[in-house]
Amino acid sequence: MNAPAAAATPASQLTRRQISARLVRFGRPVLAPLGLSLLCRLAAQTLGIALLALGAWGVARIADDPSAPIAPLVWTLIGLSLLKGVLRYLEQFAGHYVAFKALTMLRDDFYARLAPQSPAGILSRRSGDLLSRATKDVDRVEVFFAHTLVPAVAAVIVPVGVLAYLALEVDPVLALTLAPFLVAVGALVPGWGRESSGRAAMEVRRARGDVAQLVAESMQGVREILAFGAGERRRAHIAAAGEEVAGGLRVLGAWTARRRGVNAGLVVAGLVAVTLVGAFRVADGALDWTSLVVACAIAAGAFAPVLAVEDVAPDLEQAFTSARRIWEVTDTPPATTSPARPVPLPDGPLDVVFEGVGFTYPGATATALDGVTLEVPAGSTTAVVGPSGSGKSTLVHLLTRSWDPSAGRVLLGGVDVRDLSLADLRRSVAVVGQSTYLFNDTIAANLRLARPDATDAELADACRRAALHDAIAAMPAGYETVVGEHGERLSGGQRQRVAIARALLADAPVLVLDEATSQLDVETEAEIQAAFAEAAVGRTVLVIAHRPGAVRTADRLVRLDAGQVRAVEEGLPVA
Ligand SMILES: Nc1ncnc2c1ncn2[C@@H]1O[C@H](COP(=O)(O)OP(=O)(O)OP(=O)(O)O)[C@@H](O)[C@H]1O
Repeated sequence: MNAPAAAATPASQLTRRQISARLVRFGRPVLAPLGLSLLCRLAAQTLGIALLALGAWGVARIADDPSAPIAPLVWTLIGLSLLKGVLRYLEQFAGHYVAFKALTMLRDDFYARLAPQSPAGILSRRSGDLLSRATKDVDRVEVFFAHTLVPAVAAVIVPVGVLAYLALEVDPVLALTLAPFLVAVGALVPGWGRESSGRAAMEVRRARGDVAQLVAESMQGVREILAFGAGERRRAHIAAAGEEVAGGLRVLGAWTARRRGVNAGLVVAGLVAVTLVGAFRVADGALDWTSLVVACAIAAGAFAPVLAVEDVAPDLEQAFTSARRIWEVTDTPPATTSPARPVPLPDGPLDVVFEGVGFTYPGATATALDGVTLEVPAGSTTAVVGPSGSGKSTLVHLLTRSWDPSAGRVLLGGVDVRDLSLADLRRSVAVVGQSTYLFNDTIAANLRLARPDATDAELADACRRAALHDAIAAMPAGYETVVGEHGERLSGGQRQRVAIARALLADAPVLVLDEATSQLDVETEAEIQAAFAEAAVGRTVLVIAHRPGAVRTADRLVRLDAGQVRAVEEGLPVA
């Protein structure tokens, strides 16, 4: 949902008018069906008022002259009612089309603008809250297009039309009598307590995000919660967040009740006022009584569209709040972007060079890397070892451009990684990390993440080289085995081997192994190391480990400490 002018203002500070304008700009593809929905609604509401007026006129006429023919009037009423039904159907149909289309557009846009922020952007956010924004908030913004814009516009046009008709065709005095009541019901009452409702709506959305976050975390951490008997405390946390949601909803509900009550009174008062003033006008001879009856029917009908404002106002408020919450996420610029004119990567093997690299994480005070220079010549293996927090993983983050260095350069094949297209860079560097995310899908689908067009034979070949094929072949469903959430149906070693097979399938010239075996038992580690040795052939490999002992073979060992290179040792294998 991009809009350069609006994006310059932080999402949280956008006014309702700016949000509406930005939403309408975003919703351009649905404006045509929205227009159709609006036309149908205007016609159906006008017909509804016409039906009331016609009915009232018919009653008045028969009261005047009981012998007047009634059949033509009845047939007209039936015909208009059917037409109104068809118009309502078309309005709803177009409205639902808009709803589904808007929902798809909003979700696509959310994901499209979130993905480039990853992983730096996404990992720094709370996943449950992010999920709440991607689902609940998107649903509420969809309401803006599907259920609020059309009624809000109709609520202005129909009453203006009714007042104009009354003034020009019936009696201007009656129009003037009715007007203040319509304005009060449609414009003043819905705005009553808007600030307080707005704050409560924001509070409800925030608290719902907290609940989603707490529930998501509680499910993911259920083992720890049970093991430490923290279930009660966790429940209390969730209940407290739920109470905040309820508190906000109570405020919203109280305002809705107040507004509805006042509006109900205003409608009755308006009708009484029109009837009384009309009665005086009839007594003065300025109006005949049939016209008064028709005017009262029209006045009664005119309240329906403006009363809808009260119904859509809270939805509109929530939609604005949700739009702000979505833009808070999607307006965040990605930490790194592709250059406008990317430099192509040279052909052949690629070396990796860190040249005087310095980096401090956003918001951190201590530097993670300080003047690091190290080299991984093409086709060789360099191991980087160092204690926890020494900056090893940061090297990987800078190589893959999760972030860019604050000083120095990272070169791939002699090209600054900032000058490469992100797609080229990510195609060229495959990373096997400490833990591997596996999707709740088949082994084959998880492997094809690296190469969607890989044949079954290529999958089997990669798995053979990662010492995984025999284990998969022994499973009843083989490569079609569904691995469960986070790959829970596979052992830790098998999961890592899937990661290695993926990296092999990706066939990237540069392979990074970031403490890829640190969580495995010694036996599995040995097997995985053998698979790495296989994977390393013909590639440039950067191995990250805590201890030199975790590295079996390397052409060079770099010792890192507190973000600085302390020693470089050539000519391993390491024992
Ligand atoms: N996202 C982050 N935001 C802020 N600081 C961070 C972030 N990630 C790492 N750091 C800090 O940067 C420094 C280097 O971290 P890094 O993860 O590179 O170390 P490491 O050597 O890989 O550690 P480990 O072996 O424990 O994985 C540490 O002081 C760490 O606290």
